[in-house]
Amino acid sequence: MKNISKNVLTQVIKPRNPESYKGNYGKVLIIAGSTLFGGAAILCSSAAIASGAGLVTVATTPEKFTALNVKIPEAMTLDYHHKKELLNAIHNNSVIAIGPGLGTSSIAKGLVKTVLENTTAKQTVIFDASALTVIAEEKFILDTPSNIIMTPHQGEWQRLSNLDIPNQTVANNLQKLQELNSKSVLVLKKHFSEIYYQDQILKIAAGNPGMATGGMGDTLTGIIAGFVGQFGYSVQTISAALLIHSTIADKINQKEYVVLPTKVIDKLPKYMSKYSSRSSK
Ligand SMILES: NC(=O)C1=CN([C@@H]2O[C@H](COP(=O)(O)OP(=O)(O)OC[C@H]3O[C@@H](n4cnc5c(N)ncnc54)[C@H](OP(=O)(O)O)[C@@H]3O)[C@@H](O)[C@H]2O)[C@@H](O)CC1
Ligand SMILES: Nc1ncnc2c1ncn2[C@@H]1O[C@H](COP(=O)(O)OP(=O)(O)O)[C@@H](O)[C@H]1O
Ligand SMILES: [Mg+2]
Repeated sequence: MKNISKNVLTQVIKPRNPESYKGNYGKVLIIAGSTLFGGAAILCSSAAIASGAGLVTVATTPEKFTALNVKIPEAMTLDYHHKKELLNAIHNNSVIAIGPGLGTSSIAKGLVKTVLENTTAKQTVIFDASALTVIAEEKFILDTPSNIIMTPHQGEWQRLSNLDIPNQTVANNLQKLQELNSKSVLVLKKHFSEIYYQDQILKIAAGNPGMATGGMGDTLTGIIAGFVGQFGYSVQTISAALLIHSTIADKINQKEYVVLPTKVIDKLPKYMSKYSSRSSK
């Protein structure tokens, strides 16, 4: 297993082309939130926007529209109960993140199924949180033509892989990933998270226990979505997303005992500017 080098940040985060516009930086659809978990949708979409996604749409339950619009006026909202509008949005976005705060209701199950059945090879889908629980519970097959990124914590990976945590070894994880979908990327979140992709296994040597607070993973999903939207789907892009999330969290943790996800999000534009100015252009 190789440690992800800090150089990946300057390799991935490039200065923007002056002639560009928002359409060049990724259209991201975030299918997230439910009555009990509105905050997850807010954190995930704020993180996608703060990490530079060109356009972000949040498909959620309408009771959360006001909170979302007040907290993140940059994001558009859409009612995920309206299948036709949702299908349109799935069609029109290059990156789709599904799961944060979605819950495991029959509506959530239908949403995961709709995404699995309607994405194409040109798109990237990030399955996180409740979407992973639904996939495990419903035994959904991951045979979509899109690029797939799965971001489970160890409890979610246990549900998906049937590996209890002591048995989540590199060899076992690789084998289970092959069985689930041999072309997808697995981000296994823990202290020093791991990335599995075909024969590549990477580890992030950053992050701290101050990050063990609700919403930190929802935030990472938004950053991965924003990064893939701008910098393209690759293990390098995903590594950079993980590294910036944990690097900012480590900086905050030098002075603050608990690392609030909202604080990580607030610092994203500044850190991206710092790394882009060091990039070779
Ligand atoms: N503000 C909001 O709106 C927030 C909304 N959120 C949303 O809540 C939904 C549920 O997500 P979830 O991750 O909180 O709970 P769940 O799916 O029950 O999994 C936990 C189970 O796995 C186990 N476990 C083992 N290892 C673990 C590990 N490393 N990290 C975590 N758990 C670990 C754990 O064991 P235990 O803690 O009981 O020992 C338990 O049995 C989801 O949609 C999410 O997005 C949250 O993001 C919070 C902020
Ligand atoms: N002790 C720790 N050391 C390093 N990183 C941690 C630690 N605890 C949590 N994290 C990170 O915080 C995030 C937690 O994700 P997750 O459990 O999905 O949170 P949530 O679903 O509440 O948003 C992951 O990126 C994980 O790697
Ligand atoms: Mg999570």
